[in-house]
Amino acid sequence: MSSAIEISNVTFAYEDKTVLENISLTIEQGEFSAIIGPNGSGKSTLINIMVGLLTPNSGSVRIAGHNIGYLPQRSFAFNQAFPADVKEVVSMGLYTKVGLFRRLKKSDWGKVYDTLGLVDMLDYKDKLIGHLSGGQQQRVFIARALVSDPQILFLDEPTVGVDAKSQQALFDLLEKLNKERGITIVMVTHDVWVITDKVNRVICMGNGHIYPNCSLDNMDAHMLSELYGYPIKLESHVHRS
Ligand SMILES: Nc1ncnc2c1ncn2[C@@H]1O[C@H](COP(=O)(O)OP(=O)(O)OP(=O)(O)O)[C@@H](O)[C@H]1O
Repeated sequence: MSSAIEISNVTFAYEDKTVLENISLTIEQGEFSAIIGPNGSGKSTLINIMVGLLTPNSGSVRIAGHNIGYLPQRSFAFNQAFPADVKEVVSMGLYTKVGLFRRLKKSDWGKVYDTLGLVDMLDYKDKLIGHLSGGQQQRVFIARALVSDPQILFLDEPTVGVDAKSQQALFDLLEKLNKERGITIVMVTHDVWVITDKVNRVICMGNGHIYPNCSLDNMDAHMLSELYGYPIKLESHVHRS
């Protein structure tokens, strides 16, 4: 396996507030990893550094492959009256490739429809984006991030505002994209207990540290409480014979 992302000794501060200090992390191609940690621990900051939206104060970031997809946090929290339909929203993911003022070709629309099929939203292609549920909107935004065939997909809290059933379906979709298309996925999430059987790896952030291989099975209530910043009680399963 060769690495998709190599972060070496990265330090980042917002003005005088240091959020990441000397962080190193390697993610292999084909991995599906989840980044977890309490509010304010720097998860979004790290993703923004990985996608190149923020520049570290020191250290280096190397991304293999020239094509990445990014689903920012709360991307569904846009103006619900936004007058675009589903196929137009997905086609926006091609604008960096075709240029903002060029018309999409027939083959580009073919790609838009194929991608909508992949996320199971083709039947909704002519619907206004504001008329869809939170889970359906997230599928459309995932399609927008996927339409340019990225090798790596970054998602920041993709299930916020999505009901439990649709959450599970979204994680199933990501698992399919990872397993069947070989897309490397890096996802920030709070749904710790839902994702453990889906991802190859859990990366924990907290107290200014990064734990690149954080097995939840091995964590006790004390460690989880430290990570989340509030007391966590683990209930043991009662075994009845
Ligand atoms: N633009 C900014 N300017 C100044 N401080 C910021 C800025 N963005 C984030 N911060 C601060 O940096 C720290 C890390 O923020 P970040 O959003 O990366 O954390 P997070 O782990 O993603 O949190 P959450 O789980 O709440 O999304 C927080 O203390 C936050 O207040």
